[in-house]
Amino acid sequence: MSKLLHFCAEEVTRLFPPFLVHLEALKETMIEYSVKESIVQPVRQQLTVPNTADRFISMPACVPSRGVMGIKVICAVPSNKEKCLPTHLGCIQLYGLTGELLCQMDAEEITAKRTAICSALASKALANPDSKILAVIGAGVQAESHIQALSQLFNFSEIRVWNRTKSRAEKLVRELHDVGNFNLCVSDTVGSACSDADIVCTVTSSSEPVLFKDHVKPGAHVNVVGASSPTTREVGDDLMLSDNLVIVADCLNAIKLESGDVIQSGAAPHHELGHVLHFPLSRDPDQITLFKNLGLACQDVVTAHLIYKQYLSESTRS
Ligand SMILES: NC(=O)C1=CN([C@@H]2O[C@H](COP(=O)(O)OP(=O)(O)OC[C@H]3O[C@@H](n4cnc5c(N)ncnc54)[C@H](O)[C@@H]3O)[C@@H](O)[C@H]2O)C=CC1
Ligand SMILES: O=C([O-])C1=[NH+]CCC1
Repeated sequence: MSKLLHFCAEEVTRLFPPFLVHLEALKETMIEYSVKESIVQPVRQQLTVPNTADRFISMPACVPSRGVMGIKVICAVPSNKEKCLPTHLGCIQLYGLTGELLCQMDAEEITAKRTAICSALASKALANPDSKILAVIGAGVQAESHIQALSQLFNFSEIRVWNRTKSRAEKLVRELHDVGNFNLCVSDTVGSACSDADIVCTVTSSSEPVLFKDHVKPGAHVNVVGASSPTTREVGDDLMLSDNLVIVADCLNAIKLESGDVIQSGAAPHHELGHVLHFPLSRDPDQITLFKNLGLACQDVVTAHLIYKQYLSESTRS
């Protein structure tokens, strides 16, 4: 094997695709996964470290249309927050279809941005195009990437952040004060953050529901990003089981095995993201839509491939 090409976090940042290129690639990928069914991707394996909430997650996928396959290994360690360490650390290995290892790279920024782009794609397909108020429940890495991504697709007048520890929400709002032309503020309660919100994102490491039916106005769209194991929740049964709710998942096979909100409530997911991106959903304006964003390996492999291609184009130029 020739010398291993490794991109550290700083190199990943430098080689990262522009937002719209990334968005288009992930849109094509989700359609390819759900409609063309040409991507091979088993439901990932999650190993829980005994006596902790920490998970070691193995995520392989093969994307023949792009000539690559790969695997992300990601450690989700919520208790790292108290130690001021990243809570999601990982690495992606990218292979050619003949089996050669092309490169490996740090997965933190890829995980943050590809997840938010998928929520942004779902919001674009399902939310009111004239959405003005965004509520973000949680103030960690995903909160930041979701504010960055969604604010590029919607003309928000206000973005409200609620967090269990209020000072973290205040810090995020300070850090993002110049991201866009909207009022970015901290809310004292989940209810006040979501009041009249057109789009809600739950991006917490909570294991108990934080969002209930009363919080969400008719016609709103919700992206549920945390709670990707059978024992964790972000959404109450009253909302999950509401007659007025349409549930869209990135992967219907995975949601039934991984989403505590679906498994524990007994709710039935209705559609897959790739389908609603390809065949727009018509819905009653009062219906609430909920996108369960679990995260898929093909999103990581395609993003890693864009980064690798940027590296190759720079090296052939120099
Ligand atoms: N769907 C996907 O593809 C991905 C999902 N995630 C999940 O999204 C969630 C957020 O991830 P990050 O922002 O990277 O994590 P983070 O560690 O940066 O932030 C976690 C946030 O959750 C809040 N939180 C923790 N316990 C809580 C509780 N009991 N009640 C309310 N809030 C609580 C914290 O205050 C913090 O704001 C996690 O559950 C993570 O596993 C992360 C990466 C990808
Ligand atoms: O898709 C992903 O990378 C993850 N989903 C939940 C934790 C990490």
